[in-house]
Amino acid sequence: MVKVNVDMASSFIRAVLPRLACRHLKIGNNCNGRYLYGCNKRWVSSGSDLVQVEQDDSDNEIVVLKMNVKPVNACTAEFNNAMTKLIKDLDADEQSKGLILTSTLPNVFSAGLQLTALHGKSYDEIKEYFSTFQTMAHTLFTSRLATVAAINGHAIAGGCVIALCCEYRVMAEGKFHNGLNEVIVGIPMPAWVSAYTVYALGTNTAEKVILSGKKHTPREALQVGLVDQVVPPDDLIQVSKNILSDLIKVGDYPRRLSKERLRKELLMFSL
Ligand SMILES: CC/C=C\CCC/C=C/C(=O)SCCNC(=O)CCNC(=O)[C@H](O)C(C)(C)COP(=O)(O)OP(=O)(O)OC[C@H]1O[C@@H](n2cnc3c(N)ncnc32)[C@H](O)[C@@H]1OP(=O)(O)O
Repeated sequence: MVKVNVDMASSFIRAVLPRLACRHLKIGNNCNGRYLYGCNKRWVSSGSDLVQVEQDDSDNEIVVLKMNVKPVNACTAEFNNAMTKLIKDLDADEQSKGLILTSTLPNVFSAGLQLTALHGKSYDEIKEYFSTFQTMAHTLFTSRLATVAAINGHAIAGGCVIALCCEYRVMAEGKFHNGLNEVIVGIPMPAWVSAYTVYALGTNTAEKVILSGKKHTPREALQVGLVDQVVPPDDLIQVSKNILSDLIKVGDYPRRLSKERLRKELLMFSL
């Protein structure tokens, strides 16, 4: 593989990227296979390939993040930290306006917490692991960017939470499930997750969804408000892009401040 240092990559991408809409670039060995994309003055990188970054337009306004933790996008600590870093970097990049969150996997958006990370671990280790997930969710929930979850498969427990952190949720039709099954797997629902769910669904429906632990088909998820729209799988990304384009048409500053105010009450549940 050709060796490319970050400066060389920077010049190359700045020169070429505007003509390469909707492609991601994998940089050579000395960048550890990270996905980078240039935003004129800033670099946004997940620091790993657990999240793939695609720039979607020549203005660098829309970014598509693809969760890529095989086989089911279980949220490992490394993944949670990579996502947190990416969203913070995008938040700090004035050119970025919107974010679509989806998965590289054909049938799974995310299976939620990495259950295997909880076995045989000490209290402190589990606490530390949980906090990486909460920080990631909090960073996404409070991001200044407009956010759309393009749910292309199962979204279970923490996977459903990730989607709930976004402003708008589109789900593909299919034999997938979407739900908060924490009570079924034996995890009492944390107050902050309940608060995010109440924010998205309203108190009464949130209570039903959380206490039943039910996994919903896409149509059922639409009925209870876990998703805003259900579309054929082939339309998922384009529909998400159209929604995001509408969301970012609104003046950036009023939108940003209003989102912050709307979600501010929930900040009391932050770390
Ligand atoms: C204070 C607490 C802080 C935060 C809490 C926030 C609340 C969040 C809680 C949680 O997220 S708890 C996690 C609950 N998740 C689940 O119950 C999902 C379980 N998985 C499934 O239902 C299915 O795997 C699926 C996602 C529907 C996909 O089904 P599919 O048939 O495609 O795959 P398969 O089941 O064969 O699994 C493949 C492979 O992946 C392993 N796997 C699945 N889920 C997880 C997981 N969550 N963590 C780790 N590993 C997982 C599964 O065991 C298989 O492994 P194998 O190939 O080695 O057998």
